Amino acid sequence: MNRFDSSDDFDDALALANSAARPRPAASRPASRGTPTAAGTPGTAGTPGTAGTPGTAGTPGGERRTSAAASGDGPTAVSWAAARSRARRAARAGGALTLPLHRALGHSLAEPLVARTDLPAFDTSAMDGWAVAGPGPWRLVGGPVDEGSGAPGVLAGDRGVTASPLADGYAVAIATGARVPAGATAVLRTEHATVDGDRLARTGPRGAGSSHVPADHRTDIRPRGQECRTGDLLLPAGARVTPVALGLAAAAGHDELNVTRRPRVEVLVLGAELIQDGVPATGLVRDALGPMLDPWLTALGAEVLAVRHLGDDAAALATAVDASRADVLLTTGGTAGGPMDHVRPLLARLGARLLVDSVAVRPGHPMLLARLPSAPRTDRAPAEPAPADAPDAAAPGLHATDLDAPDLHATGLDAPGFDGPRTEKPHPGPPADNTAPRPATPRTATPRPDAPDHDVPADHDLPPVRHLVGLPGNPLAAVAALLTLVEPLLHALGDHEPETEPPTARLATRIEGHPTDTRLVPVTEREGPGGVRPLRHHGPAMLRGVAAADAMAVIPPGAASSAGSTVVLLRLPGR
Ligand SMILES: Nc1nc2c(c(=O)[nH]1)N[C@H]1C(S)=C(S)[C@@H](COP(=O)(O)OP(=O)(O)OC[C@H]3O[C@@H](n4cnc5c(N)ncnc54)[C@H](O)[C@@H]3O)O[C@H]1N2
Ligand code: MOO
Repeated sequence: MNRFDSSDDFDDALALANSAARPRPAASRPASRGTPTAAGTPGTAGTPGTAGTPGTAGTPGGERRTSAAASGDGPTAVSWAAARSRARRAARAGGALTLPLHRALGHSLAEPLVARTDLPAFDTSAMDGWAVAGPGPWRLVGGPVDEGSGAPGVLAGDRGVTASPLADGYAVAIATGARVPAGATAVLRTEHATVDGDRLARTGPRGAGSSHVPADHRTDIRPRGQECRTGDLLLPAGARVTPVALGLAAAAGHDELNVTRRPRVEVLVLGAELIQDGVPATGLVRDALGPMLDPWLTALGAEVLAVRHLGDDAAALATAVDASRADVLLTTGGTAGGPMDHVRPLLARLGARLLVDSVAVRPGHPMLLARLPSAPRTDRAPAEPAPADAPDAAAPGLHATDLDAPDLHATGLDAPGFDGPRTEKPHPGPPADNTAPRPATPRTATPRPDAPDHDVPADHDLPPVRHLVGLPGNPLAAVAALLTLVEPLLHALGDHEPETEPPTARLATRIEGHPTDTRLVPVTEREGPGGVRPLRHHGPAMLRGVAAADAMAVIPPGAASSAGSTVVLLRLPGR
């Protein structure tokens, strides 16, 4: 039977065949197919600690040359694990700031979250019913009780009634959440008692005998400090501020949180064929990455400054990169070696350092990570190389070449209000057929409207270290680059705790390996027992498979991963 039963399988087959045909130095192949040990931690395919100087400086451990590189004119791929590790180590978190709770979502905690109160702060009734003292039956106190409605004597929030201690043999009606009066020994649920005049007696639920009614000491009382005591550590520094964390912080008495500044990201969407609305006519393609990246980056804890559409205009790209105040620039498309692939030539002109220059992963292998010179000038000399993995090379303000760099303000590109290229002409609309001329390049910018929420509002501040991640244009390849380079980089910049144990799953069916590269394959656990299964429509240009996926499975290079074997999963936002 033909193994390739769909067009995306065919794409894969083609990719496998093409790469198999490429000459690769045998010694550079991964020695084994070990499972990567952790997100951002290298598996067997590369050792970042020994990876040496990236970029043009050689082919150290964890790298292999592609066929083009072997001939001296192409990039040098690093293993997938080494690429993730480099991205994680390329940057350090920015400063901390204090934000009101409603603005802290998505940040990481710059300091541990510590309880400012006991929780609960007082002995609390866990049920609606009666606070009772000693064994029953009891005499009701605390004002007249409406037998019919069971109106409580002590409501949540009441402070007065509870001042007087409850003597043995007495009971007072109480609401869930109310402070239990001193002297009370238990709370009796409404449904476990009957009232006769001012007398309260225990009964069993649904007619059961009273012996079945739990009325032991402290029953249905949440004691003060049950959850935490003042000063207890609730969440460590580095924990993500999730909606639940906000709730916990509020419960524990916080009005604001000390958090790490979110990395600012700007997206530059490249490609003259892209349109931003409607159904594309022949030859045109609807931009799938702008709408996907903005929320994905936000989910990764970034602040998205703008998504700009630059067409295939090299000058517009250079200007946008020069002018950007983002910590991280993302480009989409233009990473391969085609005539309109402007990203690498621009980086070379800028003197940027390629920390990762293509990755041994399918899809997505042309992806790249570069550190930009701090002074955004296209005419400056190339920066001094420095080890990518040296921690101080990544520390804001500590990079020697950054400190020596000429000031941005000399370039004239930082004029107040400059926000990059904008649409110069209205889009003429799609041509009627594929013989019609190409439309003028649509060049638009969509700055985010939430400027007041920016962590650092000053427009004139250029981050001391800026990175650029080049995402391949094929949409699933761009997803692979997000998971491989963008996620670790943003987590480092945002100071998010690294995941120590990545999730794993068993494969319900066998998945072919790529001879030399890691594969990232959309999988689901919802299509049958026995573990996760690969989804169809997983070709590099397709989002259909990954949109239905629970995760991307990491398939190590080499022989197929058999059914029953364990694979690492990469989470997808919203799943
Ligand atoms: N001679 C070679 N050609 C290519 C190679 C190679 O090794 N040698 N690699 C292929 C691989 S793999 C990929 S991935 C792509 C990467 O290409 P680019 O990053 O330069 O991207 P483009 O050429 O601009 O676009 C590729 C493809 O993706 C579509 N695209 C681009 N942007 C978007 C978007 N925002 N939304 C939807 N679709 C988008 C674009 O129309 C193209 O179809 O290079 C291969 N070529
Ligand atoms: O196939 Mo390319 O690997 O990135 O789409």
